[in-house]
Amino acid sequence: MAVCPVYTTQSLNSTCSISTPSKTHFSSHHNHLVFYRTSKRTSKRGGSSSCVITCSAGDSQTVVIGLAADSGCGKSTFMRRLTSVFGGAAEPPKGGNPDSNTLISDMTTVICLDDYHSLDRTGRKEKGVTALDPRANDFDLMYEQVKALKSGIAVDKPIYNHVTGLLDPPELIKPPKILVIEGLHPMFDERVRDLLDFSIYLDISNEVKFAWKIQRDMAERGHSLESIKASIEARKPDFDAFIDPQKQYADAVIEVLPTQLIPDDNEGKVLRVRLIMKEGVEHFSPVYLFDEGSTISWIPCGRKLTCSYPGIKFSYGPDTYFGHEVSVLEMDGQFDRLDELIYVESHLSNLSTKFYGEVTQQMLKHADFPGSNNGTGLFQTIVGLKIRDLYEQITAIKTAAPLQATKA
Ligand SMILES: Nc1ncnc2c1ncn2[C@@H]1O[C@H](COP(=O)(O)OP(=O)(O)OP(=O)(O)O)[C@@H](O)[C@H]1O
Ligand SMILES: O=C(CO)[C@H](O)[C@H](O)COP(=O)(O)O
Repeated sequence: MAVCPVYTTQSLNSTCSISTPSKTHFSSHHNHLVFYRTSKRTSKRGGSSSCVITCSAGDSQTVVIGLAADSGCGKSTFMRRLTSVFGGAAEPPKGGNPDSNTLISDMTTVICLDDYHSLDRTGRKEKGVTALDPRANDFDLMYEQVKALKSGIAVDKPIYNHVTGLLDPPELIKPPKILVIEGLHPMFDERVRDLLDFSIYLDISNEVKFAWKIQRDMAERGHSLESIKASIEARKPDFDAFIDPQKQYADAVIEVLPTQLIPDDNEGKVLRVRLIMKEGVEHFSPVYLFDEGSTISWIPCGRKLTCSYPGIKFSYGPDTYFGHEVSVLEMDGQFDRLDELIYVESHLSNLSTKFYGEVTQQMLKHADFPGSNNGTGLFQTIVGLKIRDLYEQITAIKTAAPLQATKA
C-alpha cells in the first residue's frame, strides 16, 4: 500500500480518515481539501502517493442534482430556468477564469462535467477518442470532488477551456446549498450516480437535435450544414454507447420528439414533449393531469385557450420505462398566448408551486428563452419547482434530525 501523505486536518471543519490506495490524494489547504491527480501532468505537485479519504463536515446540507444531455440539447437553458426558481441570477465565479464553465447563484452552483475531461482537445485527437468516451474523462476525480462537496468540503476543480481546448488551472468551488452537475456523464459512473439526490435526462430525438444544431451552429456560429451533419454522425456511436443509456437511471426524463399533429412534419418547429416521472422516488411525487393514475387525453383549445394550427394536445397516464413504473405527461403543439397558460396550469396537480399561477409566472418571466411556447419550457419549469420542493423536504428532515436527537 502506498504511504499516504499526512497533512494536518485541524484547520478543516470536518473529520477525515485516510484508507486504501486510489488515484487521488489530498492535503488540507486553508479550509478546503485539494485533490491531486496522480497523472504525469500533475504528479509533481504532490508526489505520487494515493489514498482514499472519507470526510464528513458535520451539518452540511448540499443537495446534489444531476442533469445529463448531449451537447446543444438545452442544458444551459434548463439551468437558467432552474436557478430562476430559486431566485437570483447565476454568474461565473467573480474574479476567476473568464472561461470558467461554472455558474453560481445564492442557492445553487452549477458545475459542468466537461471540466473532468482528462484529455484535452489535442490529447483526444491523438488518441482518436471523442469527449463522450469515458477514457477522455476522469471519473475518479469527479467522484471524489462531488462527494467532498456533498459533505460540505470545498474543492479545487479543474477547468476545461472550451475556447482553447486546454485544461486550465483549477478553480475553488465551495459547497453550495444545491449542487447541479450537468453534462455528458452525471449518471455514467455508479459512484457518482449514488451521490445524486435527483437526476434528469434531456432526451432530444435526432430530428430535433439536428434542427436545434442547425439553428445554433449555422446561424450563430457560422458552421456549414455539411460540417454539422458530420459532427453529429461522428459523435453518434459514442453517444449511443455512453450517453443515451444513462436515461434508464434518471428520476425524470424530458423527451423531445417531432409533433404528431402535423402528418409527416419535417420542419421540427412544433414539438411533442413528454415528461417521464419515476414513481417511488424519495421526496418526489409526479405531477398529474385531472386524476392521478388515470389515462387522460385533453385538447384544451377553445374558449379559454387560443390555439392556431395545429393546436395543442395533452396526454397523461401511467406507463413503464426501462422496467420502472412511471407517470407520463405529454404536450404536443405550442401556445399562442403565454398568459393563457394559467388555464392549463389550473388543471395540473402536484406542481409544488408556492402560489396559484407560479408556473405561468415563471414561464412569462422567461418568455424569450428557447422553448417557452411549448412543452420543453413548461416541463423544465415544472421540474425546477419539483427540485425546489425536494430540496426543501431534504433540508427540513436534516434540520429536524438534530433537534429530535437533543430531545431524546
Ligand atoms: N427548448 C428549446 N426549443 C428550441 N430550441 C432550443 C431549446 N433548447 C435549446 N434550443 C436550441 O439549442 C441551442 C443549445 O441550447 P443550450 O445552450 O441550452 O444547450 P446546451 O446543452 O447547454 O449546449 P452546450 O452543451 O453545447 O453548451 C440553443 O441555442 C437553441 O437554439
Ligand atoms: O460534448 C461536449 C460538451 O458537452 C464537447 O464536445 C466537449 O466538451 C469538447 O469540447 P470542445 O469541442 O470545446 O473541445
